[in-house]
Amino acid sequence: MTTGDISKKRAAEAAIAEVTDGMLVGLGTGSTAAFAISGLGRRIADERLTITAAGTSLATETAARAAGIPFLAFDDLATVDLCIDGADEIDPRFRAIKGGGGAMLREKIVASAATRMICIVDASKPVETLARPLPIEVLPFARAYVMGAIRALDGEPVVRPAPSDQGNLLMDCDFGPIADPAGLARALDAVPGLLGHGLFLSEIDALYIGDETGVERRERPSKP
Ligand SMILES: O=C[C@H](O)[C@H](O)[C@H](O)COP(=O)(O)O
Repeated sequence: MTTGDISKKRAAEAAIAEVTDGMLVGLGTGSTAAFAISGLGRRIADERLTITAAGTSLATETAARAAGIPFLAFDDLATVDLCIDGADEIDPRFRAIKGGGGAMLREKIVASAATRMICIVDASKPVETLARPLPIEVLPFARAYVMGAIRALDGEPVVRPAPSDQGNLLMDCDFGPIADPAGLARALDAVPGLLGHGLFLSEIDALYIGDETGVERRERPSKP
């Protein structure tokens, strides 16, 4: 296992300690969330932990079922107790960019439905200013229109070769350092055909950062 994987696993293992009997857990997507899924599967087997889960991607559903986690379709659910998910970047105010794996549309729905959302990352993810290209999901019908809207916002969109789980287009939009994430999110939310983006500005309640030596846990400094 690489140092990065050890750090991700540490964060995930610390986060799943918050999961208790009877909880309905929203499972995130990506390599860090995968450690949470396998850890929860182990707790179900070892401790007879009784939970149910819903997922944020087809890959997560497959992994959860393989880990022996009782799994529900999210479309039948209005809330979940706890969501555990990774991030690509997160700033000191718990504003994050997600969607490196293209799952941010479902991830934001599940995170918004969660009573509590925990973000699990390795030490490479915390940043002072969000700056990596921002993933967006786009209705194929609106491809050229949305690309024009992104350029009008001083972003440069690049279309990914593979579609989202919903069959829509995924694009990574380079805006450089994002000085005003809330303003950018408002502008993106107003573009017809742009179905979702990876700016998570208010969803995350707690952050677990794993590194080579241990795990740091932070609670959200203040609600926006
Ligand atoms: O679409 C994917 C998700 O937003 C992931 O949670 C995010 O990309 C982080 O992934 P990883 O834990 O693999 O770095």
